[in-house]
Amino acid sequence: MSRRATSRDTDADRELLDCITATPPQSFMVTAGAGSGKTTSLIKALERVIEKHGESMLMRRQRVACITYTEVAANEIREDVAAENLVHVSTIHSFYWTIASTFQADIKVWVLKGLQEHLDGLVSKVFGPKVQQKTKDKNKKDQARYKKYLEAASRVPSFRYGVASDYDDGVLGHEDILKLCNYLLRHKPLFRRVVALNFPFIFIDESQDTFPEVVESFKMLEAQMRDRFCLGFFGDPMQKIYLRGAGKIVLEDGWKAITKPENFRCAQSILRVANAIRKEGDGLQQVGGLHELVDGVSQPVEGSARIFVLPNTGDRQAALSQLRAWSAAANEDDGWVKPEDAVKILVIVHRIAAKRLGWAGIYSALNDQAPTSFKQGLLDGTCWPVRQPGLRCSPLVHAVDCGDEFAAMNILREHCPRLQPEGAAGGSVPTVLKEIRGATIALQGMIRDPAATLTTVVAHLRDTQLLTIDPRMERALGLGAGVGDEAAFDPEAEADGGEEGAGSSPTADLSVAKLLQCPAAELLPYALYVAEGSPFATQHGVKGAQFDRVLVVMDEEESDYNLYDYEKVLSEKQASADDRKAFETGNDNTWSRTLRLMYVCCTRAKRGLALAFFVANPEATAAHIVASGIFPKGSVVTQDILDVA
Ligand SMILES: Nc1ncnc2c1ncn2[C@@H]1O[C@H](COP(=O)(O)OP(=O)(O)OP(=O)(O)O)[C@@H](O)[C@H]1O
Repeated sequence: MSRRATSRDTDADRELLDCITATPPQSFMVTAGAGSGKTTSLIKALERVIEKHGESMLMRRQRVACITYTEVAANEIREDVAAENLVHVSTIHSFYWTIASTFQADIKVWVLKGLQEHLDGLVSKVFGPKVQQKTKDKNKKDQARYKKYLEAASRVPSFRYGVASDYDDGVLGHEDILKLCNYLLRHKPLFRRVVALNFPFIFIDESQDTFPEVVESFKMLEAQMRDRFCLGFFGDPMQKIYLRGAGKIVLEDGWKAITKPENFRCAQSILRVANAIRKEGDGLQQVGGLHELVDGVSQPVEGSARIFVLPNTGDRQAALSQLRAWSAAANEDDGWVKPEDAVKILVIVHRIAAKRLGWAGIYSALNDQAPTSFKQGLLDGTCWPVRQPGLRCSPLVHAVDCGDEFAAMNILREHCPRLQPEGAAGGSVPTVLKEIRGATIALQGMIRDPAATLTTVVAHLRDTQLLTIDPRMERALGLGAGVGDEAAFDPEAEADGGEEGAGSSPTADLSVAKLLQCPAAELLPYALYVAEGSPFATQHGVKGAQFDRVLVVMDEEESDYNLYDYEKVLSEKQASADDRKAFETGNDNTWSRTLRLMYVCCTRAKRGLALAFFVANPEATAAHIVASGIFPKGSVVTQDILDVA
């Protein structure tokens, strides 16, 4: 039995058991706040499916699927549930490929249909008299490209799953896998049936950030196979931090709504802040809070939760050190001044982290005037320009730095085109290996060369075929600053752009062109930041995590007011009245996004929470915060109070 599965059963756990053991099983939606033990309940539910149905599932070669948001979360759940042969834990992309990969004939039809439709669109395009010749030339070039894709795809014997779509090579990228599988689930009753028979239970964690199309596809599966299938969502609309997330999931007839009113994570003072923030949102209030045994009796932990409203004119690092020293004294807790990892620092405004850690250029390229999907994907390394293997050369350099030949070879085996079966041509094995080694050593030097840019690195990777380059990046490289002219449609790129078509819009092209001008030396610190090897972490990297002490750094001066604006949440109510009204009618906006982000950040803390808010007018802001009711007066600390201590 796992550690989590042995914790005390809550009412929700008992309701879940009823859903799992009902005949037929009942689909459900668990909606509960932060720290309420949703992941714990999910793990218990997995164990109960195994307990109650394991034997028959084994005989039918069935498994229960658990879909998590990140690979990190998948690993955590795998560690907690010891039944690999019965539980399939993975991210949505990986699960989708698991269920679709054997439907090769359908995949080919889908790919060819999509390419043909796009080609038809290009061919039938009518240009007005004012359209420039270069636009018409581009259309012709695109037509040629899509004809080539079509020919190549029709010859591909079978399709594989890779980072970015490459139809010539039979590779389908992340976005294509999503679209393909959603298509199969929506349009192929036989496919739905096969999926349900192989996976009679599918549980989805972090459902609020699951794409709405995925939710709809699974709902169709459930509707068809209801007599022998159970779909379960675990989520919290208030913790939706991705713009493309589904948020609140509408229950279908016959589904069970399960809630968990408890919070097991946060000390009382932190829980009060969390509840006050949430009161502004959907109003859900949690009870309980962190308890610990004192002389054998369970006692609530009071902990600490404060906001420090500080001038944005001074040195931020000095201010943070002062704040930490002050907190250590006030809380009688040396943890606040211990080395960085005793305090989890969440930098809400990433430009500060980028400047401090040495990747300000990358930040600016993919943030300033960039499409929203780039801005978000930059922070956790998921948007295509930084996700493609070429820009992920840091692990290879790191392995070479450490003399870890084994790790370096593993990376190359996966991402070096010359080591792929289809790319093996071009010299004897010893010669190829020698050339790869030479290219790797050159990369190791280049990535630290102050004169080298990302263009230098990407060109090197392309010329030596050391690591796969996304075709979009190759196109950008080929055209340099004029990349905007080559805003060619790419099915994956367009989808990747999410709401704003970031793959191929002029703003996206400009961002990629700017990115290629960045110093190569920024790659290593950026990779470290995304991997959370640095004391800073993105709020996106802390989904589902918890820490004893959390320091949230917010800087009004450097906010991106279109996405987040802390003044709107931490100010007098009137400031956000219009946003509030708009939100109630279903429009997500700066205020609601900021409120949710603050909720996620604050509720990561177990015992100590400190928010550092750097503003132009600390006195007025402090007064607003008290008026907002989120922090009581005694928990709003200004510079004069810090200085007295
Ligand atoms: N039934 C329980 N009894 C005691 N402690 C519990 C129980 N369920 C969960 N916990 C504890 O509460 C904390 C939060 O649990 P968990 O991470 O499962 O919550 P969550 O709802 O998934 O959180 P979040 O939505 O914020 O990511 C963990 O420390 C966990 O061990």
